[in-house]
Amino acid sequence: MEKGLLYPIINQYRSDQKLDGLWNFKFDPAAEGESQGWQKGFNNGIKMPVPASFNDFFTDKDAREYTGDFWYSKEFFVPKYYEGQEIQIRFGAATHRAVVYVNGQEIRSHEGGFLPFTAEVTNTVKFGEKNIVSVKINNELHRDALPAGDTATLKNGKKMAKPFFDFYNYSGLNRSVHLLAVPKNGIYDYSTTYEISDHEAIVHYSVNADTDGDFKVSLTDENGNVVATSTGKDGDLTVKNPTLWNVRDAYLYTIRFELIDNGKPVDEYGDQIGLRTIEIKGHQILVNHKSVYLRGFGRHEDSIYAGRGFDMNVERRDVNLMKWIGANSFRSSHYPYDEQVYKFADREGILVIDEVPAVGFKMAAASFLGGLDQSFFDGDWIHDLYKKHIDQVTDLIKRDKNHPSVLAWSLLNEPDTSKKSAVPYFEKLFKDSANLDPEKRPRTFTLNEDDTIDVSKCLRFPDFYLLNRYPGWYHKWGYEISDGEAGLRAELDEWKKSDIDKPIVFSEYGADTEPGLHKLPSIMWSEEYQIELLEMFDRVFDSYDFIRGEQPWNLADFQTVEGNMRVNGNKKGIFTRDRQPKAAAFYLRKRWNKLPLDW
Ligand SMILES: CCCN1C[C@@H](O)[C@H](O)[C@@H](C(=O)O)C1
Repeated sequence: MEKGLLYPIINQYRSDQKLDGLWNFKFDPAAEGESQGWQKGFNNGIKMPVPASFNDFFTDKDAREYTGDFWYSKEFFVPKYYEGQEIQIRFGAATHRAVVYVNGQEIRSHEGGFLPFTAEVTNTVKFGEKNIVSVKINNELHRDALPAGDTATLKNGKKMAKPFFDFYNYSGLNRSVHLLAVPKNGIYDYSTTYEISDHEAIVHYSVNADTDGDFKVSLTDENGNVVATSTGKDGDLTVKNPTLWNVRDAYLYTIRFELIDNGKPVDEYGDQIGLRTIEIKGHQILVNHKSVYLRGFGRHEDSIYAGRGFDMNVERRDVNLMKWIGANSFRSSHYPYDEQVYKFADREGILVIDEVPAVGFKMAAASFLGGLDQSFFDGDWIHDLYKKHIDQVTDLIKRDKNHPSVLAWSLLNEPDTSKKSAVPYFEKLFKDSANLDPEKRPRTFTLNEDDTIDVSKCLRFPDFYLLNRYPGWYHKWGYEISDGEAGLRAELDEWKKSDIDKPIVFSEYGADTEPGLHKLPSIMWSEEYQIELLEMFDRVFDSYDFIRGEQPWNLADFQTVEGNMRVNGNKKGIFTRDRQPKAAAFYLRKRWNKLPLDW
């Protein structure tokens, strides 16, 4: 669990030097790195781009599929004038677990491949000289870790990832690495909550620093005009006639905290925030007391060459595609995305369902669809898993709590909730996470096809429901799709008859589609069939007023494990992996652009 996860900024008190670029890299299959002194750096590796996954750069299968320990190392310079400040190395993500060394000294370890962590190296670095940072990373999958899976050892002794999930186990330093110099005992966190009325908005803030100093706080509008000020660690900023942050109509204010110690300003942290409220009322999802209908996608951080490495160019294209098609939301399936993704969403007024990598908590998903028949939550791995799970929920909310775009927290994707043994786990998870978000935004998880209203034992926990349903693809497919529609309607009629008065969002549905495959009449994998499947779901959605969102799977084609059900990855994208439209993109654009943007 990290103390603070503020995004790095540069000002008169704070420096941020990115260590991105080429690092020395090598695999460590014999786990000999420490005994060979790699923690002090090494030069006999290959040059590896950071941020990026290592996998798709290689031309040989052993390297691409490598599972186990591997090392990165880089020389970095710490300027003399950093002396007197706290020196940190902040990793955006190291997938899935890391041990950090500086100048040969072990600094810290971290578990979880999709959230940032900071190595505090003030007393280890040499000022005015070159230093070495080495990171040992391990990408094995385990049932007591997130995302869940197994690691097999083949007869030739090589290890192999066996994911209980349907995305490729891209690994490495997938996000940027920052060398930071910040004030000692400076600002390490802040939070805001909002009250919105017709002509006024109140920002309740709280700011954290390791000192008893005082704070000067200001709020400026997009033209740089100061619209409110306050003092103190906790306080209110009242804005008359505010411009609210709305769906696809964003407006960002800048909040600025100045830390005053013994009458002298010693630190400052500024960030962009949006004045808005989020509520669930009956079957409605409300933003600024107005009902919103979610239109968007499940996504993946996935692109050619860099794998899961964050690529600003891809994100810019994806956001433009979502605006073009008329989307107003997405889910960060199935893991927290790079912080810059949420900044894009803040600026564009796109709502985010923010998801932790609690995916594969269902044995039937083991080696994807061919799995074992037992309840995941009966496993003896559950105790150790839970500690990692709540740790990552805590850090996800600590990292993303100040983004106006974050609508809700998805605490799991498709767990097995069909057995009573899941209930204690969910009771603890929803109790322990209840107060992590100062704004108390809704918490939810996605329900798999098996988790119907009469099967799932955990329906009382989520604040609204995310349904993943695949009639027309994984069952009742092709010419049988009419039975698929009938089955879907029958299930929703059960929901309608029940006393459940929470919104339902369809968070996954879709068809694998080979771009350019056309068939009349349609067949599965054709572009025509993908549209027919969407039309079926849309007919159903338009029949039930408690359905408050549609997020087809997936925005774009993405890489998965190889297998007899995947043709160079998952092809359910509405766009291809190189972000070009399939015919379904034009169908959805027509459907979604008929609706008002913030409807
Ligand atoms: C059946 C499991 C639900 N869903 C999970 C998602 O990660 C997969 O990519 C998707 C699919 O199979 O296309 C199915």
